[in-house]
Amino acid sequence: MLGNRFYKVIRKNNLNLPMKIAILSEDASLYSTKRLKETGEARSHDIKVINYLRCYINIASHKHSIISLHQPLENFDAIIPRIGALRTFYGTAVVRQFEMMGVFSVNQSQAISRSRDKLRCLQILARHGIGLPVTGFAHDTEDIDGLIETVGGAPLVIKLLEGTQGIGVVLAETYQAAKSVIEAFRGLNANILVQEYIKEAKGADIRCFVVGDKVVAAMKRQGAEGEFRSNLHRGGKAEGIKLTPEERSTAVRSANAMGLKVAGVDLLRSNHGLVIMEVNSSPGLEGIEKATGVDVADKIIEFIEKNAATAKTTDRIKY
Ligand SMILES: Nc1ncnc2c1ncn2[C@@H]1O[C@H](COP(=O)(O)OP(=O)(O)OP(=O)(O)O)[C@@H](O)[C@H]1O
Ligand SMILES: [Mg+2]
Ligand SMILES: [Mg+2]
Repeated sequence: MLGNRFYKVIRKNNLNLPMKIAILSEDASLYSTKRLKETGEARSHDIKVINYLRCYINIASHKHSIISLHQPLENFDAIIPRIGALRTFYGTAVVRQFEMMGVFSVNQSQAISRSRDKLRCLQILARHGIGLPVTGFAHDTEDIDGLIETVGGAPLVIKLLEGTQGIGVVLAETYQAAKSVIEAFRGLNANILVQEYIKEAKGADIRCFVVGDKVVAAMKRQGAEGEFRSNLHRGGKAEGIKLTPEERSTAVRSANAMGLKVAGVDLLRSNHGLVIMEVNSSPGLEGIEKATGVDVADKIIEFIEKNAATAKTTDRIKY
């Protein structure tokens, strides 16, 4: 068996060699996992689905390893992390361990952690001058009036920082409703975000699927009748959409700012221009492939083929 470093040197000169790729996923039967596996195999790679929650990590200065089902995971060229929203802590530790072993990860562990925290995500995007909805953050403020004022009063959107699939995202139509919801979240000791309501988006948002430096597919998601949240899990419907050049470049810039190579960038068309709502590090493939007909899994495998041998595993973003 060739050592990883030696193998990489050979690969640099011959990018068509089959690779050994691990998909880190809790469930091999998920649509995204299945599609990545079958596409990778169709391109002649050896694809293993590994349940990262079942792995254990051996940390030593000279020989780091990861053990799954009693076997050390060795000689992988690349990993595709598909870390569940509730598994960020352990999932990113496993990704980090692969990085320490010199394995190329489609998304770096630090970038995944960064994107999982909505506050950190919006702070990074703001720092890069990317358009955002006017947003306030709070934990236990006594000054609820001031917080509501910062986003221009009701109607406004209140979000739990750790929410996903639209759960924990509330539209408060009146000042009184906003105040009660903020007080309720405060009582639960939760971190919250208060955001201007982009009414003109009319319950729709746009998901841009970024791979490398390109948007490979984009869809418009429209919320169910009477629902302001467009999430497919909340009954939204999706269709392919043509982006403006500005939307394309902003989606790519947002993924870059987060340090993500594969990302689902969600944007809204507002009266004051386009605004980014969030950047997801394990975007699902089912909705986007079905709505657009684009083979997104193939784009991801192709990205690995082009980058696994030459990429550096060190993450240069320092915050
Ligand atoms: N400020 C806003 N103005 C208008 N609509 C909004 C706003 N914020 C969120 N929405 C709607 O609510 C949906 C859910 O919000 P958001 O994406 O922030 O939540 P989430 O729980 O993180 O979802 P995801 O599963 O995409 O991670 C959005 O897709 C959008 O349609
Ligand atoms: Mg989210
Ligand atoms: Mg979202």
